[in-house]
Amino acid sequence: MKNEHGSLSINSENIFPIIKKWLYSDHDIFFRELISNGSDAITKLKKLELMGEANLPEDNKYRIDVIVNPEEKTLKFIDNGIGMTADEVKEYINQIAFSGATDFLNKYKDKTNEEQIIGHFGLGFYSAFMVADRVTIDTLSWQEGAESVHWESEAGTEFTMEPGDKTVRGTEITLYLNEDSYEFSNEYRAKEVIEKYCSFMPVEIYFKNANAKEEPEAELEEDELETQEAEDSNEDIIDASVDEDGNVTEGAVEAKTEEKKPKAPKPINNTTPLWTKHPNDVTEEEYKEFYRNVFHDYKEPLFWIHLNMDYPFNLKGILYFPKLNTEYDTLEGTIKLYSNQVFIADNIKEVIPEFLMLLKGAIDCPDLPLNVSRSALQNDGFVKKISEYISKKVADKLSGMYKVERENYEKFWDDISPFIKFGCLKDDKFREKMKDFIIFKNLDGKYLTLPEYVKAAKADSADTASETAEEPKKEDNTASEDASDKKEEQKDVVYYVTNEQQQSQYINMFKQEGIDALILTHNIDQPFITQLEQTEQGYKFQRIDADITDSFKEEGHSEEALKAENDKLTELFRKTLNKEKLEVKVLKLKNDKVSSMITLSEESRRMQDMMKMYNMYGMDPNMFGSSETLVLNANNKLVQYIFEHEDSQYVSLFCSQLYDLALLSHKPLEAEAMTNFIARSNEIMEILAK
Ligand SMILES: Nc1ncnc2c1ncn2[C@@H]1O[C@H](COP(=O)(O)OP(=O)(O)OP(=O)(O)O)[C@@H](O)[C@H]1O
Repeated sequence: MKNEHGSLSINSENIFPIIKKWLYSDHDIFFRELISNGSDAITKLKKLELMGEANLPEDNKYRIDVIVNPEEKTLKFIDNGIGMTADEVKEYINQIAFSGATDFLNKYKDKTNEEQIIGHFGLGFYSAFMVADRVTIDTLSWQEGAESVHWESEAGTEFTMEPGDKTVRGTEITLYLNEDSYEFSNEYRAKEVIEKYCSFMPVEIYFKNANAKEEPEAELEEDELETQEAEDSNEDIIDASVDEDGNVTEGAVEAKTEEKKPKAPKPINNTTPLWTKHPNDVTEEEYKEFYRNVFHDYKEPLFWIHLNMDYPFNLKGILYFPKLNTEYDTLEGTIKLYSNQVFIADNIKEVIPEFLMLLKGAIDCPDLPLNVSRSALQNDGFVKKISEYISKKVADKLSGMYKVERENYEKFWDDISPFIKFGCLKDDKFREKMKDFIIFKNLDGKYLTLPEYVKAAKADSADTASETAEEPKKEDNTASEDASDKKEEQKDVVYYVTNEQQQSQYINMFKQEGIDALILTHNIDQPFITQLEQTEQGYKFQRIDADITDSFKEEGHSEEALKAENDKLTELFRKTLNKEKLEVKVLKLKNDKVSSMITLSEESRRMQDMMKMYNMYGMDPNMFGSSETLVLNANNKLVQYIFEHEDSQYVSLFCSQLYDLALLSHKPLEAEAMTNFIARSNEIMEILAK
């Protein structure tokens, strides 16, 4: 070939600022581009070999080598793939690579947000110029009689081509890093980036630091390798030789160095990640090990789903359901997206349904059109299908588990339910599939579906009814008093608890009366039950402190008969507590140990919760409806005492204390109220001590 010099047909003045801006946040992507080019070159040669077109030596082993040279600030990417002839360099590098980049840039010129470009696929070889001032290619095609080519370019605008001196098949790309990018010649930095993008590439990648003290490398045979591994583990024991002070003894170190035999180099990546295997060929331990290695999570996953699909699109992956140890664990997972074992990015929400991001997993989908912008992905029917497929598979796995291994399903429920509920909130199709498999923990710690809960509640109330010869009411709350709202009355009331400690007084009363309630303590439960009420119209959820149901009241109880008490105590409490609008209701409760309680209608409480959630502090919650009611038990001695001794010097103490006690089992006291409550409690004890 003759020497050539030429200009690359791009206007670099326009392109560089744009490209640099885009790639600024992930400059390191050139590693992925150059290594995957090497991997592609090897795949192409493998195909030719399979077709019988290329005859390779028997001991041919495909590999990619990455060599950093921190002293010279260079990086080398060497593959023994298909290589390129001079004509191919002209066509693929001088024309295509660069014109490809120009097209790419033109297409996205107006997009200022780098987030809009997914993975930057399509930049390929050109990305080397993000970090290097000078790039050289030395390549020798696989074809017989091929001549090697040396190509180089300064800053990616002009190139020279001449005959090279490469004698082995493949391509060697050398990057002379620019000052801003010296970090990439650092061994640890380079390894970190390769591990990020290339941990599961299908070709073995060997990494070397050219400046490291030469360790004799020898290709060992398989059986020698085994011996080597056994020796490696012995080495660990030698490593552990320590003196009395806990220091590694020099002798031990020397002995180790002397005994050291040449090590077989090991690839930095795993070429057959678990998702590429058939689920039947993978053991439970392998799934767990993969999880630990990839997600660095010391907690074992609960279970997993292995996705394996060839038609109508190619998709493989493993989704793990992580264990949530504490309430404070953030519900944030990681779904790593790969294309042909090349890492693209974490959590691409256009491809993976949002609620699945709470899981941890890897998805490999070579068919994804990744070289388009994110907004285009969002509207891509194909991408939507992928997303639907994944979500369907997850629902199938969960419903299958409910049907076949309900015990396990219940065991995992506390961990998986936030995820499932989030899925129901976000994805209608998922909700449709899962709605019959949602379970709830009740006051006895048993798990029930809503129909199971309602059935049991009806059976209980029928029992009580036959005992007391009274008709069971469908809904014994204030809403049922509103005759106009017949529809509401038809609904099955589902009682629930949001805080077992705080609401323990109510829980005890419920238990005494044999009424069940569901435990819904997670943040997601409120929006979830709101959705349930809308989609499954037969239910009405009511927190157990929303009202005093008739079951708690004394038989033959009449509110009218307590009018005098009601009027007097209302006035007294309003005055003492300085709360003019306080609602007071005097009732005769069966349990005379209960003195006071707070009830707040379900609607008002939900409104208050919502205001808190949206930080609407300072607004008056009462503007949306009635406020809380202080319920006083006319059967309680203290309440009776107050009623009968309104002029007692202690009445004010009693009123305030009763009010705070009622409030405490309803919600946390605010700072000032808490301070007063403690001071008052001390005062009461002092009086008692006198
Ligand atoms: N290591 C290599 N060995 C052989 N050919 C190569 C090598 N690197 C690049 N090429 C050739 O140069 C072409 C352009 O490479 P470039 O990385 O710019 O784009 P691409 O790989 O085709 O696309 P993309 O990077 O978007 O997947 C490749 O298609 C390939 O033909």
